[in-house]
Amino acid sequence: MHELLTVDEMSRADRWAIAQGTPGLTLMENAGRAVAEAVTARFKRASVAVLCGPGNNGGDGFVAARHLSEAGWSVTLYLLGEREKLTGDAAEMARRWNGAIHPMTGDAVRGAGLIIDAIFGAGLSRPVEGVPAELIQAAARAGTPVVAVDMPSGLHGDTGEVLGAAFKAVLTVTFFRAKPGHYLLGGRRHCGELLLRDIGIGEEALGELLPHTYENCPSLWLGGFPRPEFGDHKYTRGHGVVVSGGMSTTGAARLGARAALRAGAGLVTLASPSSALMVNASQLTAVMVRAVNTPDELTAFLEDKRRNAVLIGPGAGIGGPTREKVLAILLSGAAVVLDADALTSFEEVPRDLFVAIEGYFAGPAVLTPHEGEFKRLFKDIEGSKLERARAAARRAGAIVVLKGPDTVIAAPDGRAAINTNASPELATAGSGDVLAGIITGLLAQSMAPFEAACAAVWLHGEAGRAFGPGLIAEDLPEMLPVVLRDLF
Ligand SMILES: NC(=O)C1=CN([C@@H]2O[C@H](COP(=O)(O)OP(=O)(O)OC[C@H]3O[C@@H](n4cnc5c(N)ncnc54)[C@H](O)[C@@H]3O)[C@@H](O)[C@H]2O)[C@@H](O)CC1
Ligand SMILES: Nc1ncnc2c1ncn2[C@@H]1O[C@H](COP(=O)(O)OP(=O)(O)O)[C@@H](O)[C@H]1O
Ligand SMILES: [K+]
Repeated sequence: MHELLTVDEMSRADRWAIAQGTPGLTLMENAGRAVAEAVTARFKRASVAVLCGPGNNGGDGFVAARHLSEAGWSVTLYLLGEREKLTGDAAEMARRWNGAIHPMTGDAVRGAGLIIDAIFGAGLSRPVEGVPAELIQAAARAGTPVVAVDMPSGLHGDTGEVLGAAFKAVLTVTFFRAKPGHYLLGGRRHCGELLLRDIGIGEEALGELLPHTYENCPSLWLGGFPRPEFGDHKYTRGHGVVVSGGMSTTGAARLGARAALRAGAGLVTLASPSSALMVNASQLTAVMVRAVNTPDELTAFLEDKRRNAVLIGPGAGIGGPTREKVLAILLSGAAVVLDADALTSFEEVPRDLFVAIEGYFAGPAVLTPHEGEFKRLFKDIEGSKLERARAAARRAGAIVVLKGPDTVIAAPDGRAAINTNASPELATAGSGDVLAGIITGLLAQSMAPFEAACAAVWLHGEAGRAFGPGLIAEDLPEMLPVVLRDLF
């Protein structure tokens, strides 16, 4: 159930189901009934305003109104536009509604105890204005709970963008599969609880659509998740390397190193400038430290091919030396995670990085920018977060983890996952360093890079949730054992 469908893919799924013999009217009946059932299961009986739009989303509204009315609820139905203009299944569902159809005016929600928003769904095609926009404002002012059919009206299903204005729902009932817009930031803010309901579209539809966007769930990557086996020794579990910054900026690398070890790498070594060796050594136990100063020394250090995954960026410093170290790592053939300063160091010369990755780099690369770092590296890439991460992954020839409350993980082949389990407590200094470390630890164990990045983002989110309030970055690696135990 972790596939996400674009608006276009969803309408193809509808058409596919209809072509396979399930009438559109049945799909609509199932959709509207699912909404009514969700409402009666969750809310105390109240006077409901059902707001119906001119398309099939409105058709679902007519069905929900009928079922609620039959269940004894007091329902008042408002239609945007003229009844005569309704077509197809929506027109038929309007005929099956026995109650009055009121014209939708600005006071349609006054006095309502509950609002069912069936104005626009997948067919939203322009910014919401006029009466629907007034009703969105009125509902917010009055604090009336809103249940959205498929999508809160005003929210774009593909991007999570609010076009004009959008209802803030407490509950959104959507059908067959969720859409990216439900999970990207705007959607998360407007959908409330998201309920997924089967309306009679067969799973085989997915075989026709081949969707490549996912919600980041364990089912996406658990099959490839590394677990130690009888007979393993530390070297078979991989050797992660984390490049440390200078004396005053070593903490970030240590956080990453600790996380890589907790994620299961057999060994982790901090490659530290000599000047910071003492600081690092005095703070580390299971993580090892070696003096590595120049790009050449790093190249020599990585000649030992057991050192198979390298993280650089946290506390690395911005500029030429970091750039050269990145290029040295890429040349070594180890899997590489580029974070923070390693990304910013290429702000003026992003092509140098992409050419190196595309050109001579053989291993997998994962880039973990937050929005600021992303803009520095991919200045001209625009669009929704999903589109931007995808375009960047294609351009860089690397997995891109575009971080935030709605982290998107994208691969050059077009696959992308939206993460949904992160808690706001993760917004704390050093939390990104830990994430980069978890990815490194999984890559060291030879997990495939897209799956490793998805798994790491999910584990990071779970760790944040499991710890809860008061979280600081140091706590995150220490939560991994609990999270992993639950996962297995
Ligand atoms: N067979 C199907 O296609 C099914 C569709 N279903 C429902 O149908 C919905 C999609 O239906 P439609 O494709 O008819 O689209 P919608 O009903 O979401 O909206 C399209 C209508 O709204 C108008 N419109 C769009 N944006 C507007 C704006 N900003 N201001 C004013 N008018 C605007 C369009 O001109 C069009 O008349 C889904 O969200 C779902 O709720 C379900 O009934 C299940 C079956
Ligand atoms: N509001 C939020 N909700 C959930 N996760 C968040 C939020 N803000 C940030 N995060 C996550 O916290 C981490 C912060 O990383 P980053 O910005 O690199 O910080 P730092 O450099 O301090 O480690 C990322 O994984 C990001 O996805
Ligand atoms: K809606």
